Amino acid sequence: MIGRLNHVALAVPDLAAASERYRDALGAKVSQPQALPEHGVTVVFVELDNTKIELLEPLGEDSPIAAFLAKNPKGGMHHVCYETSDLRAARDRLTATGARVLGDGEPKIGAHGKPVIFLHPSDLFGTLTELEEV
Ligand SMILES: CC[C@H](C(=O)O)C(=O)SCCNC(=O)CCNC(=O)[C@H](O)C(C)(C)COP(=O)(O)OP(=O)(O)OC[C@H]1O[C@@H](n2cnc3c(N)ncnc32)[C@H](O)[C@@H]1OP(=O)(O)O
Ligand SMILES: [Co+2]
Repeated sequence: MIGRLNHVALAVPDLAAASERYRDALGAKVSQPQALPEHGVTVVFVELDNTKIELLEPLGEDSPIAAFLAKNPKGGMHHVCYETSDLRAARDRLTATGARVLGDGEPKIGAHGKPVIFLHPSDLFGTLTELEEV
């Protein structure tokens, strides 16, 4: 049901500083910042050969990553994102096993212009999990 690892997301307190560190110290290819007000974050993607790192900074007053950063002020690993070919089928299979989809349960359009859902970390071994339809 799940396919490739699409990205690993890191919540960071300062997106410009994190982008600079990945670009200049780690020598990675780093995208321009993309504001996603409907998701309450600004994102930068670090392109790796086999996957991506998504750097996240809070945007707006109700950012879903605000509490996480308050608990982890230096930043930290926030979520993993797996690809799937049929998001609604994956969602239905997961909810049938008791996993909770965050929000209203319906897919939203994510940073890549594709539908995504998030699954509660308590239902997947303490790891917030995003599924993206590809
Ligand atoms: C979609 C655009 C882009 C993309 O890739 O395309 C993105 O990825 S945007 C990413 C930002 N969006 C989201 O994260 C949406 C889903 N997330 C949420 O709805 C919240 O972050 C939520 C509900 C997971 C946590 O919200 P909050 O921290 O405000 O709630 P609680 O403090 O009540 O936390 C409940 C419980 O979960 C633990 N927790 C919270 N965040 C994480 C995390 N990232 N990883 C692991 N565990 C997490 C938190 O510590 C609480 O645990 P407890 O034992 O109950 O204290
Ligand atoms: Co993500």
